[in-house]
Amino acid sequence: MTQDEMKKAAGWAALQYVKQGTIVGVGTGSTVNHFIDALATMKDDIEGAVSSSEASTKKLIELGIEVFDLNSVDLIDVYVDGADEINDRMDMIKGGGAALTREKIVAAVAKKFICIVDNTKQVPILGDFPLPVEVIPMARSYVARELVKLGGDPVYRQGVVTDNGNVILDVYNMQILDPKVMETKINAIVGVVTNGLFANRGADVLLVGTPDGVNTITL
Ligand SMILES: O=C[C@H](O)[C@H](O)[C@H](O)COP(=O)(O)O
Repeated sequence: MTQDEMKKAAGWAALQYVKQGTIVGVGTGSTVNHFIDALATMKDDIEGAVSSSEASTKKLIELGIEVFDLNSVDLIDVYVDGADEINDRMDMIKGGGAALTREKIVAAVAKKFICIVDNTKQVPILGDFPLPVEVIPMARSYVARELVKLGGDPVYRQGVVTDNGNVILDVYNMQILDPKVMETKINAIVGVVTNGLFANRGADVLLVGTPDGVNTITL
């Protein structure tokens, strides 16, 4: 089974968490794209979606799913998104596709976070995947120096501008032993919009695509 087939299995498995008549929070990335394909089969049964990126918005609209502005929505029942890494406490690194800030905002509004991954994303300790940090452009060098003080090696993601008009620093060589503390520390650096650690609000349900089917994990 290919990695993409495992992503697809996890994406389609998330459909069972979508309730009729609700507004669904939709993440970003190659795994979520499979979920959006699945969601399109229920498009007449849901009210619509709130999206975490321009890319997901485009795909949702193309498939006939109405996309609402988050400011016009009080409640999101489930938020479905992928991850770059996830540990057994359901803490994640996200933002490989630069969508981390909007993802974190939509996730904050949702009652339940359903994380969909293939089995290569499960790790014992977060940090092999470079941690994305979204930064206000004029603060880039200052934030990079502060990230070095925290033990990381930040690298400017050349040529990438986020949907919010900011830049990304990818922080290498971090062994993140306490994801909640590190998330809070990095977010406290002036000029940081947010970082890709999703630990203070982690996943509630993890669906892992494997060669033997989809495993469901809850804490
Ligand atoms: O910014 C991107 C998101 O955080 C994605 O959820 C993450 O990068 C995983 O993407 P994929 O499903 O393509 O591996």
